[in-house]
Amino acid sequence: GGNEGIGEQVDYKIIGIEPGAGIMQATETALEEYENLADWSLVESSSAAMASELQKAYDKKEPIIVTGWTPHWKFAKFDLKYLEDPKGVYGEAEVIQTLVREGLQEEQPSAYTVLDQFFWTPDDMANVMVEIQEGADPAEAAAAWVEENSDKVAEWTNGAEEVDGEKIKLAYVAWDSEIASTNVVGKVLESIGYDVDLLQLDAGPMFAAVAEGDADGMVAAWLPGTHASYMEEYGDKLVDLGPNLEGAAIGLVVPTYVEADSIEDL
Ligand SMILES: C[SH](C)CC(=O)O
Repeated sequence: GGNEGIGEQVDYKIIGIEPGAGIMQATETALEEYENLADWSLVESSSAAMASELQKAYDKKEPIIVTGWTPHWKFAKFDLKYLEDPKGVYGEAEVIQTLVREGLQEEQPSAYTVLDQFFWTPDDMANVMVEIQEGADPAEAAAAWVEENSDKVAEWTNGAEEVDGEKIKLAYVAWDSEIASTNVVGKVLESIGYDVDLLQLDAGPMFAAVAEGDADGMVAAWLPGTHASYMEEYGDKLVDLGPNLEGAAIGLVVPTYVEADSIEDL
C-alpha cells in the first residue's frame, strides 16, 4: 500500500545497524506487524555503516530508511524525521539506564556513587557525540567535556572518596551515544583515581558481562522497551541504578525529503 515509489527506490530495504541492537529486534517485529512491509527486509550492518549509507543517500537526495535513535548527531547533521509508528512497535519515550554488577557498592563504593549519580541531558551527550563525529578521539572529546562541565561533574562525584588506582571496567556497545557516555563516565572515574578500562561488546554480551561480574557496570541500557529482552534474561543479576539520560527514542528515520510520514506509507 501507500507510496509505491519509495519501496522500489530503496529496493524494499531498511538499513539497520549491529544485529544484537534492540532497535533491530523492534524492526524485525515491525516487518511482521505492518503488512505493507511484508516484502521488505532489514539490512544488518553497523552504526558506522548505517551513517555512511545515510550520508551517501542524503548527498544525492535519494530516499533511505534507517533504524534511528535519539540522541544522535545525525539529527544535527541532516534534516530527518521519525516515521509515525501507529502500531507502537518502537515503544514510547525511552530512558538510558545505568546498571552495575552485584557487589560493586560494597567493593568499590566510590565508583558506585559516581555511576549512581551520573545523569545528563541529550544536549550534553550531543555535544560530545558531535565532537567525536567530527573526528575527535572519544577519550579526548570526553576529557574536554568533563573539563568544561566541572560543576555538573562535581554533582556526580559528590561524596565519592578518592581511590588509588583501583581498576574499573565499563562495558558498552559502539553506538555513537554510548561511545560518548561511556568515555565521559570513564574520565570522571579516572578523575577520582580509578584505572578505567572500556570494554566494547555487542548488546547481549554487554548485559552478560555485567550480570556475570566480568564488567563492573554500563551506562547503556535502553529501557523500558529497547532492551526489554536483555533485562528479562539478565535483570535479576543486575543492580539497576536508574536513568542517566531521559528523552531518548528509537524508530525508523528518513530524510525529510522522503514523502512518507508513517511506516504505513511505505
Ligand atoms: C541503537 S540504540 C542506541 C540501542 C539499541 O537499539 O539496542
